[in-house]
Amino acid sequence: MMVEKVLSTIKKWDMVHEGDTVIIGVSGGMDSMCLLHIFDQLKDQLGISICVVHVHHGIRADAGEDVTLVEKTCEHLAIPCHVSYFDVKKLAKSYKLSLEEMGRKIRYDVFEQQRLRVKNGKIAIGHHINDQAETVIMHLMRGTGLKGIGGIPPVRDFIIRPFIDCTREEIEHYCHEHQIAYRDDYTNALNVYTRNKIRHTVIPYVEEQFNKNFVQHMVNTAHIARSEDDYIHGIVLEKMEQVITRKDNSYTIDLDAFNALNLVIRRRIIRQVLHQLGSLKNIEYKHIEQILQLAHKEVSKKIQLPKGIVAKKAYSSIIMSVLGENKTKAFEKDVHLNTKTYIEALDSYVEVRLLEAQKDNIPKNLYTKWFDYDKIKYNLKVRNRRQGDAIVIRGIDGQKKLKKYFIDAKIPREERDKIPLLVDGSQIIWIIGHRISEHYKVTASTKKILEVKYYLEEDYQDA
Ligand SMILES: Nc1ncnc2c1ncn2[C@@H]1O[C@H](COP(=O)(O)OP(=O)(O)OP(=O)(O)O)[C@@H](O)[C@H]1O
Repeated sequence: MMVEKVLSTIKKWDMVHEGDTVIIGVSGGMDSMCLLHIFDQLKDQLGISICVVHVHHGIRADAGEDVTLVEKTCEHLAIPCHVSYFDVKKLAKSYKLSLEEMGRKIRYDVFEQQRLRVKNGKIAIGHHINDQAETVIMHLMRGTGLKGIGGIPPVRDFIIRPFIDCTREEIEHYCHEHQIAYRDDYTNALNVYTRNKIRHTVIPYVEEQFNKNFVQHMVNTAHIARSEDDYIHGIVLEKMEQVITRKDNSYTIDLDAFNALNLVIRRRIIRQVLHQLGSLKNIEYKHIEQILQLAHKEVSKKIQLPKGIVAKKAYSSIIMSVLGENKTKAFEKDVHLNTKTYIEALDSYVEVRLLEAQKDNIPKNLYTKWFDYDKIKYNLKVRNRRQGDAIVIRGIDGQKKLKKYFIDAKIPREERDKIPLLVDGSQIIWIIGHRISEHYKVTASTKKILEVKYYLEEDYQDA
């Protein structure tokens, strides 16, 4: 029953294709050990290969036993197993994140790195119906829009959740019936974390007192909310093109066109601009309402928002930008091949891959570029500007001072520290989002291509 159900979820959401490599995130707990066994059952039928990734967070004293169980099981099933070790406590401190957030960020990074190493990689995670309901309730408690009510998506980019239609009881029953060994994470039973309190207190209470189908109702609501959210998001992107002019990091909203839009779309446009200006972290409902109100205020009225974001009323527009007060400190980060690196100073990611040389298809995208790999002599880094930086723009001798480039490109002074530079030693390879160096360009004699992608903070908050 359970295997058929998972197979039907995989088909319904088009989760995998023949020839894919599914990387299964296995913690050693019941859900992911069950997921591993089910994928082992289905792999031939689906024509896929599977491998396992386990992350040791260095938190629980008995975490070594999780590693042993996962490794032993993989050995028995003849499935490749990769274990990574981290000191999450230490990292959480330096990134100023909670242990949970840090652990999640690390896990998804490790999964992603493994995905880049395999052919047609997908990442399978053991979230199920009950996790979905808990996530929706958590979002509701925090105050959320449709996106939060949409909960955990069954598929996001390369991440798949084949148990999203199965309940915890079904998984438990399957494990019992097939004598699947798993580790009980004792922290799951503690009523200290929000999620555990919802699991052990809120849900049973509502089920007993109000509606025994509460969990399923939450899941159905999430499903509807997610599809409506996707639909509205498409409209928002289309309307943004019509009402907004963007110059560097400044967004000018034309009020005549903007005010003619429905309030739902206006609110969403503001949210999207805030997202693009930095991050939605610390942005609350009241901030969005204040910006909407600004449309009716006198010229020059300003609103100061978190992260140095400023919204200002002009004659027939609202200008949203990030002001100089929010100065970006000097940052520098090593970038490694086939890895996605998080640049905390900019809440963004740089992903670097090595490709075989191709003559065509050079990407025409501001944030994805190709370079001649053999021209790179030192360690790749991403950093912001330093005094004396220069870039080769025209011909091999045509060095241009970065400062001069910024002036010519009319990039405001306060924006300059926020522009990431990809460098090879002291040489600039790419002013990200702007020019690339002539010296590193792909040519007819290029043998290996370095593909570099840059993107803004991703939403790791699914679950
Ligand atoms: N340490 C880890 N290493 C690898 N994958 C993990 C790890 N922790 C969680 N995952 C993956 O993320 C999914 C969700 O994690 P979460 O922390 O919500 O669940 P969990 O209670 O640890 O689940 P499980 O019962 O599978 O252990 C897991 O089902 C698993 O696929």
